[in-house]
Amino acid sequence: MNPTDTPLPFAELHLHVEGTLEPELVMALAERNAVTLPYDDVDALRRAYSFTDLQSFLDLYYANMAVLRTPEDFADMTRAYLTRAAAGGVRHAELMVDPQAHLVRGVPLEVVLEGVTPVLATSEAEHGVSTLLFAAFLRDRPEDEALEVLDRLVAAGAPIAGIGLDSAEVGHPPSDFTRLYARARAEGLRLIAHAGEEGPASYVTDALDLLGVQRVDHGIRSLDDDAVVERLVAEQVPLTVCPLSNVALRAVDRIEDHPVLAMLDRGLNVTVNSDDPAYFGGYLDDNLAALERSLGMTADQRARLAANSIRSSFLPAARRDALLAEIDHPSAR
Ligand SMILES: Nc1ncnc2[nH]cnc12
Ligand SMILES: [Zn+2]
Repeated sequence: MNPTDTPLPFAELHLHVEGTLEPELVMALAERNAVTLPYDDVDALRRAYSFTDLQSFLDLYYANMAVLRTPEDFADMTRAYLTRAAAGGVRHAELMVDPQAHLVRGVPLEVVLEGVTPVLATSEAEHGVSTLLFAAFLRDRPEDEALEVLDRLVAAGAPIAGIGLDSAEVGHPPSDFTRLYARARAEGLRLIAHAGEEGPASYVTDALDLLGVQRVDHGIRSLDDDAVVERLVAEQVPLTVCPLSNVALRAVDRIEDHPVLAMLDRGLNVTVNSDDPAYFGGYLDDNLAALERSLGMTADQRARLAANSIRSSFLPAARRDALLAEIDHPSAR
């Protein structure tokens, strides 16, 4: 706790809004929309939340999206996340949405945006959480499709701050998406991408050099290559690390083995995030609690993580500085 004993402000920078779909909400939306799921009850669905790798999670994550049909469904999901995140100390959230995952099952872009954007627009007033929205593109689908969706988002005036790249990583390198990122850059959009979650350290370098990303989602496999680590330290590239996610998807064996605090102490610009909190056992505050309990995270490390999260956000300077001022710690200055 900082000396004033108020909770430190955190920004959540790696969050898939579809990954906030709690089992209870999945079942409620299935009933509301008359969608048949292969689970008798919430407990049966909850038992399916056990994964062996990224793909085993993605299979369930995409299957559960079948219950999202109307703007109200997307709004309910988004509001539930913001309510829970605010209770856990999140003051700013940069959320990803996966437009292609909805388009391929016949849900138009307008439905997604009509649901998500009004809830984000009122979030600061209602929850004290400012927000930015990113359209994340599925790297296991063709770049041409992503380009077409980006054009439609831009033409529709969708209120997106930037683009990301997610889904199955290995075998789908950043080099497959250079035209997409060039187009987004020309539109003045912010650029982020998942890299080095399951894929090699070279994907992190390629995301920086070929796509021009300003922030890397995950990036933990950078640790396999000292030269990459040295570069990330020198350039202070923000890495949005997700400890509970990495354990749930077996990128890291146990939370006690998670490298995030060692990365922080090595000078990397790391932040802590929940990724898909409904699926991986917790929200941002649960991730921090796990680091405290299992890795002995100190108050100093917590304050540095808070400051990194605010500084690595795409917040306008005035709010960024106001939030940093709440962190009474040398690293926040
Ligand atoms: N952790 C993750 N990695 C890649 N794609 C995702 N989509 C949702 N969560 C993801
Ligand atoms: Zn992610």
